[in-house]
Amino acid sequence: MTRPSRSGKPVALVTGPTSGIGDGFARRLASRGHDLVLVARDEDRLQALAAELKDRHGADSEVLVADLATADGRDATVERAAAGVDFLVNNAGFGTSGEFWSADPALLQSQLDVNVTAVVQLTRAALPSMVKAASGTIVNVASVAGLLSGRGSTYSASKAYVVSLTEGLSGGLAGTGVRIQALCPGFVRTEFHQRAGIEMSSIPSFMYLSVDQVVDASLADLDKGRVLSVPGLQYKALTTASRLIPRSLARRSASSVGSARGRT
Ligand SMILES: NC(=O)C1=CN([C@@H]2O[C@H](COP(=O)(O)OP(=O)(O)OC[C@H]3O[C@@H](n4cnc5c(N)ncnc54)[C@H](OP(=O)(O)O)[C@@H]3O)[C@@H](O)[C@H]2O)C=CC1
Ligand SMILES: N[C@@H](C=O)C(=O)O
Repeated sequence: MTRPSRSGKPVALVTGPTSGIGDGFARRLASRGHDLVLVARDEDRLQALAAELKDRHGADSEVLVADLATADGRDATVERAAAGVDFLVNNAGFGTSGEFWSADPALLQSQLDVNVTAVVQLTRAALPSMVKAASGTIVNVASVAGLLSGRGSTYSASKAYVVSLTEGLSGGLAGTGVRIQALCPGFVRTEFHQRAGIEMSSIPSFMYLSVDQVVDASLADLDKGRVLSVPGLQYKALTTASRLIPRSLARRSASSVGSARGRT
């Protein structure tokens, strides 16, 4: 056990629980007996979720209003993670639409700060007490976009960083009792694409995963000791096939499925 909450339950810190995949993780972990540290910008949604988790599961939540694109927001979250958590879900992240060469440089920088810098800093902050306790779990939410080249630019690159960081760290953590996973979903029905302004009408419905499918797969793969979790048979097939064919062909196929234009 690292640092339990006042109730004595294990604590899970989830970034970005106000919608989508993070919301799914927060609910599931509360139902499994965790108290929560909920980190995002939208205080009303954080408070509403905290109240619901208390009502439904008896879980206590610390609400931490923080913008992970800012040094202040990351510092406050790092401080809480360093104080000790049992389960860390680095989930907050976003994509953007448009082309790289016309995108606002400040927006691209904040994407790097949320999708990469926050993940590195929070993982670094949470690990010492986990290693000391010889227990703990970190799920870094990456994406199929981090495994297949050819879909956008900065977003895919940020997720490739998260995959590489996590796979690399898993070697160092072997034998410590700490589990780490790079979770790589394909398209998931959340607020992600609407927030990014990414046009999705050409994507067939069989390519979508639900939040529950993603959370189920992540937790099942953790139990199996899998460092890389790719939810859904369609994405398992896609990512396996992409490793077996020439990289140039994989790049062209990924571009045509995911529309490489119009997203950074
Ligand atoms: N949906 C998809 O198809 C896929 C998504 N992913 C990844 O899954 C993760 C979750 O995305 P998803 O649930 O789909 O998206 P949503 O847009 O539904 O949720 C994003 C969450 O991240 C939080 N967030 C965004 N920016 C910041 C910030 N600057 N500071 C703090 N919190 C922030 C939001 O909270 P708030 O606005 O309150 O701050 C929100 O809770 C992301 O890392 C995404 O890249 C990966 C593969 C596929
Ligand atoms: N699957 C999404 C995010 O990772 C996307 O690229 O549309």
